[in-house]
Amino acid sequence: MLLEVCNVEKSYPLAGSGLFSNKKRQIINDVSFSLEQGDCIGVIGESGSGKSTLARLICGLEMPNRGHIRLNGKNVVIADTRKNHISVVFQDYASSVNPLMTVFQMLSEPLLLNQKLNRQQLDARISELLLLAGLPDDLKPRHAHELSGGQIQRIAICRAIATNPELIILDEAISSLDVSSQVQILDLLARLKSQLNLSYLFITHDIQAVAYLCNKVLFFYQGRIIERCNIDDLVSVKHQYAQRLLKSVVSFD
Ligand SMILES: Nc1ncnc2c1ncn2[C@@H]1O[C@H](COP(=O)(O)OP(=O)(O)OP(=O)(O)O)[C@@H](O)[C@H]1O
Repeated sequence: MLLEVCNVEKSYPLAGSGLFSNKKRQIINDVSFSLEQGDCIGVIGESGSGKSTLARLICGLEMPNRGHIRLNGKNVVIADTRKNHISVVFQDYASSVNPLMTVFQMLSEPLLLNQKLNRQQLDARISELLLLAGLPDDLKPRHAHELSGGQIQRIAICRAIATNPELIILDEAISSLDVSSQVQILDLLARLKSQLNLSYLFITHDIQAVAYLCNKVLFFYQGRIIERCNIDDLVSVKHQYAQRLLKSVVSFD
C-alpha cells in the first residue's frame, strides 16, 4: 500500500478560549483510508470541512493528535516532504512561486535538492520537464509576472514532478484558474499520471473534475469521511450531502 491514513485526528485550540484554556476544536475526526500506487483519489467536501488540514498532515507539515500516516509503510516525518517523497501543488499558484526567480531557477531548486547536476545536465532536465508540461523551452529566463496563471500552475506541476515523488497532493490545484485553463491542467494531470505512473490525492470542490481524473472518491463533511466509492459507483452514493453534491451538477457524464 502506498499511503495509509489510520484513525487520524487533528484539533486546534479554540479561538478566543484564553491562553491557558485547553478547549479544542476537532478539525479531523477519525479519518482512515488507503491509496494504492497508481490511484487517483478525489477528496471532495465543502469549504472548511478540513481537506487542506488533511493535506498538511499527509505531507508532514503538521502532525496528527491521534492516529498515523504511512507512506510505503514508513511513518510520515514532520516537515520533511523530501524525505517523505510527497509533492504538493497548492491552489494559490501566484504565491507558490518566488516572483524574483526565473523559471530556470524555480525548476533548479527542487532538482538540486536531491542530486548534484552540472549546468548542462540541469538545463537538459529542465527542458525535459517543460516539454512534459507542454511549455515552450524559451520560458526559462522568464519571471512569474511574465507568465499566465495556467503557465505558472504548469510550472508548479513541473516542480512537483521534478523530484520523482511517490505521491502528489493536488490541493485545489485548478480552482483559481479560468474554466479553459482548468480543463487544460486536468488534461495535463491525466497525461502525466499515465506517462509517469503517478499517484494523486486530488482535493477539490469540483465533482466533475473528480469524475474526470479520479478512480476513487472520498466525501468529506465536517472533518469526517461520510462516504467513499469507486468513481463508477458515484450515482449510487447514499449520504444526503454526497447526493446533494451530485445533484448540484447540471450535466454529469
Ligand atoms: N492552524 C489552524 N489553527 C486553527 N484553526 C485552523 C488551522 N488550520 C485550519 N483551521 C480551521 O480548520 C477548519 C478546516 O480548514 P481547512 O482549510 O482544512 O478546510 P478546507 O476544507 O480545506 O477548506 P477550503 O476548501 O475552504 O480550503 C477551518 O475552520 C479552519 O479555520
